[in-house]
Amino acid sequence: MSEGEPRRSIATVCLSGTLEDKLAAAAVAGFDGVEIFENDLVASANSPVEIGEYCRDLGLSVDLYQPFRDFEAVPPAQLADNLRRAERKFDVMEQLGTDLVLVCSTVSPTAVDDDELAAEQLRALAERAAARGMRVAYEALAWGRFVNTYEHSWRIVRRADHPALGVCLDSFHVLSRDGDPALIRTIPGDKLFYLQLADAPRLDMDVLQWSRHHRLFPGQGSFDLTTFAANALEAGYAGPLSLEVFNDVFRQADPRPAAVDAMRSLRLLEEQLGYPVAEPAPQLSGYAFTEITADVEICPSLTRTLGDLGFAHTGDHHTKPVQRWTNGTTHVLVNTDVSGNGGPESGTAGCGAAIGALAVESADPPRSARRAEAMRSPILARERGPEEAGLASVAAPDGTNVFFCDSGAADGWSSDFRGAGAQPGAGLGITGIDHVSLTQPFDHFDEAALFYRSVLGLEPEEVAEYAAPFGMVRNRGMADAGGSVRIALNGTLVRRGEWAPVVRDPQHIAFACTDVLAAASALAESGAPVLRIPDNYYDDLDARFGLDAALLARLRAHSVLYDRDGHGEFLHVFTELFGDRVFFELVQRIGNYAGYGVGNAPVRMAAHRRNRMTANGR
Ligand SMILES: O=C(O)c1ccc(O)c(O)c1
Ligand SMILES: [Mg+2]
Repeated sequence: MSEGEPRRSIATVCLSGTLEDKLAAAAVAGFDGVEIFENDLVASANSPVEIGEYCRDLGLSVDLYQPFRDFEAVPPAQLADNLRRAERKFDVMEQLGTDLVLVCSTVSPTAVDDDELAAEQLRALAERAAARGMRVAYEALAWGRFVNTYEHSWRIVRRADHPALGVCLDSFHVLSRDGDPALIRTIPGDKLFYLQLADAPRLDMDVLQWSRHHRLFPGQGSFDLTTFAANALEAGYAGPLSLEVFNDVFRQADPRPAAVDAMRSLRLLEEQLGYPVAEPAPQLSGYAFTEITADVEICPSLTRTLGDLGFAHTGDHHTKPVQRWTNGTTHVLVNTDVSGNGGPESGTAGCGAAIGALAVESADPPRSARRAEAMRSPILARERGPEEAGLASVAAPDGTNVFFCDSGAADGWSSDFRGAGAQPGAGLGITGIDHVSLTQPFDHFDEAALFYRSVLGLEPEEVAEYAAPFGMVRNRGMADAGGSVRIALNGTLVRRGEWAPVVRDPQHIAFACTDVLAAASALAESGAPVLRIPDNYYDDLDARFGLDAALLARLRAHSVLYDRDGHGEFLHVFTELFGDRVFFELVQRIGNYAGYGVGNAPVRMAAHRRNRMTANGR
């Protein structure tokens, strides 16, 4: 923690593994403190004293012990037992070295709907806590039996009127119920004992299930955490910003990168709250290049198709087996070094080809690199030859390298390539890269969205879901303010089985094209491997849109797909696959069409599957 920044904590329940795994991961990611979840401690073979010492050795404070359940508003006979339970937990807290316990609002069938009684009993608890130098934070669970809003928990805390009793605000419980966070400002800051932050996607489901399975780190979901946290800070909250995220994926994931993801989310939130955690993301002006890694067996068909798409081979890297292919000002690099230097999933991973790198044009590449570092995406060490441009790059969660190039210096990175003077290709009306579509490994979808958002400053668009041949798929587009860098993230909604490995986690580069129908016709003439789209699709298109018969006939003849939204129209055509996952698309946006034609994706996937089965005899 440096000056001017808040303390950052994380609940152990966010992470996978044993308590010791979780604490180590939280410390390495740079958290200042933790909330220890009782179940994690109970399952540990280390005593509370040892865990407390371990935390301090790691530089972590134990900010909260939680949860203490079903305490308040019970018949008097039960109070004595509840207080006895509490004293035992105070013993544990003393040994851990924490002074704050979280009490969540009761769900007990024996509790009664009586605020006066709840206040009186919480007051008795606070009195016991105070006698031991401890404090109690009362949290309204969204599914609490009688107390399920923070306003209600605050009314009870105010009524109890004890200095050792305050409220714990949890953004999930407030925002899942459409609570008004503005009223947080009416609570005195010294009564806000703890602030738990969790985001979530908008889901129409039981709130307890939603909370226990689908919470997300801030910036990954749909909640307005900035306003929520800003209200607490304005009210004078002085404790840590603490993440409490129950999520089935994160709970299965390696806790070390998950803790870094958590830290990145907190830093993005802090930036939105006005803390000076990172320099603003420089303006982007497009893709400088994309790089495909391809096995030598795949490379010839891939580059032949680039030729069909109007690209010419304009250079070879000085020191690496990398070819540069150019159409106008659009560049694709083809790298046949498949050993992979990016992340665990880089290289081609047995798929024949993969998108290994994206390079964006930044108004200030050094600032982009500093921002990435501040957002906990370290600049990758690279071997650099004497003549090579010093491009900085970072690894996206799936291992894709993201390079920062200078938008001013035309092709500064191009000096890495021999063959200056070679004429770029032309034709087919390709004007640039419209978007790059990356299917994310199941565990990395939300992390990837947060990465591109925090590091590049891309804004996420709406999530679309569709039924595809191999399972439900979600799609989330992300773009910079000017729409010059678009990334479409795709992933399955539940962990996918193994039965359909023929087409693996597809990735593609979509080139912007001024006339897709003309381009598709030219591709057919040159014998390019255009993906054939079946007649059923065009019959359905006709039913849905009532298209002009001549247009429909041309779409059908050239396997061009079509979509329309309130803003315009979209024409697109795909190539077959190169290897098991990479292909190209040409897209034409007419008017202000804002999507990616995701409605057509299932048809494309089935076509790729048929195509692969025929090609491989599988
Ligand atoms: O799901 C729960 O039981 C639970 C426990 C403790 C919390 O702080 C919380 O927000 C939820
Ligand atoms: Mg909570």
